[in-house]
Amino acid sequence: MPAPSRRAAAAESAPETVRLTGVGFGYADSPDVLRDVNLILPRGSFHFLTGPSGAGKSSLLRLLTLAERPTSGRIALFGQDVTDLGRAAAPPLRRRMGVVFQDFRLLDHLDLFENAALPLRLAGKKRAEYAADVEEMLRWVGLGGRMDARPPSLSGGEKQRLAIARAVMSRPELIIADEPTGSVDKAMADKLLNLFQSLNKLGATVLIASHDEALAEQSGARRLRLDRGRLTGSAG
Ligand SMILES: Nc1ncnc2c1ncn2[C@@H]1O[C@H](COP(=O)(O)OP(=O)(O)OP(=O)(O)O)[C@@H](O)[C@H]1O
Repeated sequence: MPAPSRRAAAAESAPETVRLTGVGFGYADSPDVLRDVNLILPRGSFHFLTGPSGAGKSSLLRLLTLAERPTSGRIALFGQDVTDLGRAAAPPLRRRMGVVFQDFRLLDHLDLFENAALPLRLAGKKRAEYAADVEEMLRWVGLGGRMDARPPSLSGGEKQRLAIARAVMSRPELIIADEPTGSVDKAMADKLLNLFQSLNKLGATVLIASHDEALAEQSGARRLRLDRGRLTGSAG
């Protein structure tokens, strides 16, 4: 794994990175996607979230990334209650997270280097400060020879690797990844798992949603399971 460019600013954070208390959530046409979910992710913990398709995994992650608000219960992130957080208050909290979206959400008009560097640029860093780290990370995920390319020219697996590089580039305190190894082969999945484990050892709290039970087992991480909107498994 590339050398840390800076340490997670976790020192002054709460002991729990995530706390969900009695959380319910739904959409207009599926009102009970999540039901009475209670979850604590201690700072520095590593959890895998599994469950059948449609169980509500992505919806739970959308609550944590502040893309949605719960219909009942309370959510706290980094020790701060975010249940009713307004739009304007979300970006500073989001900057403390690295998110790997299931659909990658890369910016097609930027090249690979610029995509990976985006969180650092948004954090106000200068290119000279981060260029070497970004290049090293892109080489590490096997994209070193394509830094000037744009996302539309990448394969699904390459897009996934770029999305992961971007998510972890700024050393976020909380890493949330939705199926981060769904488009890569076993060797790359192992390598990416190793990256998440290394970042976890450096202090990041990690939550990975995945269908890959074997990878979850291999990770040695704590297991959470969603089934029809209800959470089971170790949660602390
Ligand atoms: N934007 C949306 N509007 C309405 N219903 C939605 C929306 N997103 C998800 N749902 C519904 O919510 C339920 C849970 O979906 P979700 O994507 O959270 O499950 P998941 O466990 O992540 O599934 P998968 O493993 O297939 O990605 C499903 O019944 C789905 O149809």
